[in-house]
Amino acid sequence: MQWISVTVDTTTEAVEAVSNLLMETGAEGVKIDDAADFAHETISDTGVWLDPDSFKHQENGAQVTAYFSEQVNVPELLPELTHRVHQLSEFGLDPGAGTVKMAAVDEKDWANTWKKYYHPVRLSRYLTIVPSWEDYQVEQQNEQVIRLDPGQAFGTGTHPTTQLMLGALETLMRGGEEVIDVGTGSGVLAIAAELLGADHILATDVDQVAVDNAQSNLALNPVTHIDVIANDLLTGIEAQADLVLANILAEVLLPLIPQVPAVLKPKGQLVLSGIYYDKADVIKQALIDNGLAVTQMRTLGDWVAYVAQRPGADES
Ligand SMILES: C[S@@+](CC[C@H](N)C(=O)[O-])C[C@H]1O[C@@H](n2cnc3c(N)ncnc32)[C@H](O)[C@@H]1O
Repeated sequence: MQWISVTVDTTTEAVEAVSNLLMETGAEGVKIDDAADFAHETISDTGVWLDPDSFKHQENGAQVTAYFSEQVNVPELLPELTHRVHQLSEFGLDPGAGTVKMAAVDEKDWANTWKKYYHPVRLSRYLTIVPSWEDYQVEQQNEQVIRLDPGQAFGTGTHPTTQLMLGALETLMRGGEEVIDVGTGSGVLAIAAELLGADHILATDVDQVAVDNAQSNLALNPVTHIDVIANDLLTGIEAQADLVLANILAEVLLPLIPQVPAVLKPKGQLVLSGIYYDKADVIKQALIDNGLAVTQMRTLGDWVAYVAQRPGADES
């Protein structure tokens, strides 16, 4: 079978939006090459610190490459895709050059592309992401392995916005929590939450492809306390949670924030990521305006994450 790749030249801030656009138009997976990920010393997929000057990488801006099966009429999609990439400027995102190029790829090459880029990554003190096809032996006591099959929904687990979420989760979780994971993508955060001791996780995504991908990824892991449903943000959700997680673009977090206090228990915490640094103040203000106290601000490269807490029952 032949695959078709579509490569968009864009900017760091638009990477996630462009990836979502490509997935929405039917891509089976996206690969991101982002110069910002190499602005400083970086960690290799085998966990070694690397000097970016010592290897070939994206030097400027970012490139998102999406893979479509031959059943999709990609040439017909290109004009609309190009238009939607340029339209991102209306949402305050700089699409950069926004050029869209198409090429044919063999299935063998496509599979190898994934295999070339995804190897086990020790992302945090306790969490290691392992692609479904790799054998992996834990290196440390207490190391938890998350097995993922990347290539469908967003969430190889290695994106800086996901790393920020996982790092925050490790500081917040004590065990026994009720968790809601909004925009679960590959299901990586829900799986991490169960491995770190959550009692139950409700994982949602507006995109059925992500819901299906998350469900397949759950089957790769020793998890039994996660329910995945298709849902728009927290609309209609009546659960009461100790933790709400959301790693989505700031534009989507803004309508989410006012929905959060109703599903958070007193002293419950909200963890938000996916915030490009120039949107951080707007998100912080929205948290405060909705009665949430900001308790942590975490950064990685140009990305920001916040932890915010609902006041206790006697404090509101
Ligand atoms: C950046 S990905 C995050 C995936 C994963 N949680 C992670 O941290 O790696 C954002 C996800 O949010 C989903 N999403 C976007 N808008 C949404 C909405 N209105 N309601 C629920 N999910 C949404 C997207 O489909 C996508 O899977």
